[in-house]
Amino acid sequence: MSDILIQNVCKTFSTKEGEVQALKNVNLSIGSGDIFGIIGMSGAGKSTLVRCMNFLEVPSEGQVLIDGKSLGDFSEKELRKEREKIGMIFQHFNLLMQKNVLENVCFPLYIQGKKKPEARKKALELLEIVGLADKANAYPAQLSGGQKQRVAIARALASDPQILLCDEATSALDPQTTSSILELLKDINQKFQITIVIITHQMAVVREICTHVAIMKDGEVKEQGLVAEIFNHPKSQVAKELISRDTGADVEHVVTKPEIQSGEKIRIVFSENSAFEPVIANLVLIFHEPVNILKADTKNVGGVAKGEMILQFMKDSSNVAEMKEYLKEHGLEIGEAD
Ligand SMILES: Nc1ncnc2c1ncn2[C@@H]1O[C@H](COP(=O)(O)OP(=O)(O)OP(=O)(O)O)[C@@H](O)[C@H]1O
Repeated sequence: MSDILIQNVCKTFSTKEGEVQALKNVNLSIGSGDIFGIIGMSGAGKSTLVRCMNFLEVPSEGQVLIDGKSLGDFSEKELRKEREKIGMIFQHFNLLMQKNVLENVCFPLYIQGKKKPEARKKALELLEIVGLADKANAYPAQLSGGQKQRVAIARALASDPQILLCDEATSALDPQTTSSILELLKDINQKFQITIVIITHQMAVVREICTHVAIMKDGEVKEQGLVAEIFNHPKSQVAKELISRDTGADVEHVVTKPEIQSGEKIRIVFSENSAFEPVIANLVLIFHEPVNILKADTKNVGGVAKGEMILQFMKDSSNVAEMKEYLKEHGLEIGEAD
């Protein structure tokens, strides 16, 4: 397990058109064993920040500390050694297309000086973990996107990393495959106690898997904290925007109890202050629990919701009080339904 501390990190690129300030005084604290999401729109500085975490990009100012040691103090040789502790996976997998799956996973082990039999044994164990032992002799071109990412994950695990950096690792995948890769990352986090940093532009990914999140815009961290806290009480405009765009379509969520047996019914009234955001959809996404809409009579009047709805919660739900609270916090009046 390792922790990462980003202190006052700035990164400026010089281009023909002038200077680009990709990171502006970024401060982050990523705890050991966290699954930490970094989210923002294109150009927010996410990739630059994650590349600073293993010094593939050297910050123009500030420090990156892994387990309290500043990467800036390391020699090139020490840095190479330190990087073995930090695995990385990418959106487009970056596999060696001329090598089969087994050899792709063996590659970092050969670089470490492992002999072929030892490397192959370990690579096969890793392929077992990612559920691809039967594809050891296949070539990347013969695999689906999800399978390619599993190979990339096995390869990243080959050097027994303590940190795994994932740069848009599910952006090229469909919702169902995204969900299975996120499950695998969660398992890996728990099984190997690896700290995972996930760069994404999809709030659904953060919601599904991350414990903590930092929200970036224009090279700055606008908001950071516990995922549940930010989903329930977003403060920055960018957090509110990202949450309201989260329709749940990016990740297939498997609801364990799809059938709603009749539980408590409530009437909710969209009052003057209710913004017409998908409050009910977000409620279901956040609490991972279906609700029945028994009656809906609402209209969008210039961005303000008007009307009422009758909702029914699941029988024996333990979340009813919190769900009602969530609805009230979003400007809805709650009453009893007949
Ligand atoms: N090597 C570079 N040279 C010049 N400018 C760069 C370089 N790398 C990144 N930038 C600029 O820095 C800013 C942040 O880029 P970065 O790739 O970190 O953002 P991002 O949030 O990861 O975006 P995306 O989701 O599109 O990958 C952008 O304006 C980008 O053009």
